[in-house]
Amino acid sequence: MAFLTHLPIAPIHHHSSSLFTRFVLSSKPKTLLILTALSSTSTIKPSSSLETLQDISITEHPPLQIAKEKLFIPPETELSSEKPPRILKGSNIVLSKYARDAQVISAEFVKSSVETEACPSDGSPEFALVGRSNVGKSSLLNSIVKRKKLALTSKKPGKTQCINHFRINGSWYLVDLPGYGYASAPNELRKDWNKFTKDYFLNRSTLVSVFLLIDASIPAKKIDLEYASWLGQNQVPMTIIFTKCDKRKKKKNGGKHPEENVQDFQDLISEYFEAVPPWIMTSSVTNQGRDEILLHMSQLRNYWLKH
Ligand SMILES: Nc1nc2c(ncn2[C@@H]2O[C@H](COP(=O)(O)OP(=O)(O)OP(=O)(O)O)[C@@H](O)[C@H]2O)c(=O)[nH]1
Ligand SMILES: [Mg+2]
Repeated sequence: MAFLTHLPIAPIHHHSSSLFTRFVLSSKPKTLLILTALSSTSTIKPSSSLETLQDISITEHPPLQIAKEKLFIPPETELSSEKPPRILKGSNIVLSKYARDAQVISAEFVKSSVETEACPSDGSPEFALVGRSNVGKSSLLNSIVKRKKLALTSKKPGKTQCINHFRINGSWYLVDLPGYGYASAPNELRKDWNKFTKDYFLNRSTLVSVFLLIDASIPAKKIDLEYASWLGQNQVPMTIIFTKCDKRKKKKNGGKHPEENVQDFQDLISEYFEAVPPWIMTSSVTNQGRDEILLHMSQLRNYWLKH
């Protein structure tokens, strides 16, 4: 945990939505229980709760086998002993009865704010995209809303000091935050970034979940582990979005496939969390994970609205 020592320690904040993902530092022993019931051919049939989304495969080829303890089970969701759980493809997320209204019908830029107090105050739930510069935040946002240039990709990394709100379907927000870890940003700027975004994470009461983007085409970076741990320590609900999963070529510097990097990252952070955070593998090139993110957001949002 030595790498955490230089991070500012903020007071523990209790999010209204922290029921969802109460991450506490822990060193729980791990046991392996593989869900063998998942077959490589099973798919989720379209149902009222999935609306118009087409069949969503719940397994991978080869089947993605996830230990039961490593699944993200939304509240009010019971795992049945007879039926295998419905798991979103390329993720550890179990579908709940709250998964609905997952289509994007409209998306518009609303405003850029320089502090939490200046953010929209209509009380709509929101999801914030955060991650290292170049991890693919803007590309993912554009992929989610199916618009090529809604999120600005031209802004200089490390320079933006803004919280950018995009209104989806007139009822919830996607929030683009400045990237962290920009190597050539001056120290002062990096400190500001910490103050600025961390205040937002801790004090934004309508923040349903932070979406922490991690580049799955490269090995885990120290700064990403630091942020995952910081969010966990402060009980900020977090979803891990692995990006660039289409990049399959092993790099000559000991590179690994996205699946291996995804596994490594989880192993690295697992000791810091009592409950496993939800994660999804994505690509803005192939749109892998797009529908799954939207379903995950919808079930978090609909649960949040009810409580
Ligand atoms: N292969 C591949 N490339 C991607 C993917 N997502 C983003 N990229 C590329 O990665 C680069 C950075 O993407 P951006 O979306 O601008 O990243 P960002 O996180 O918004 O970066 P900053 O704005 O600098 O913080 C671009 O060249 C993208 O084309 C992906 O899923 N697969
Ligand atoms: Mg960007």
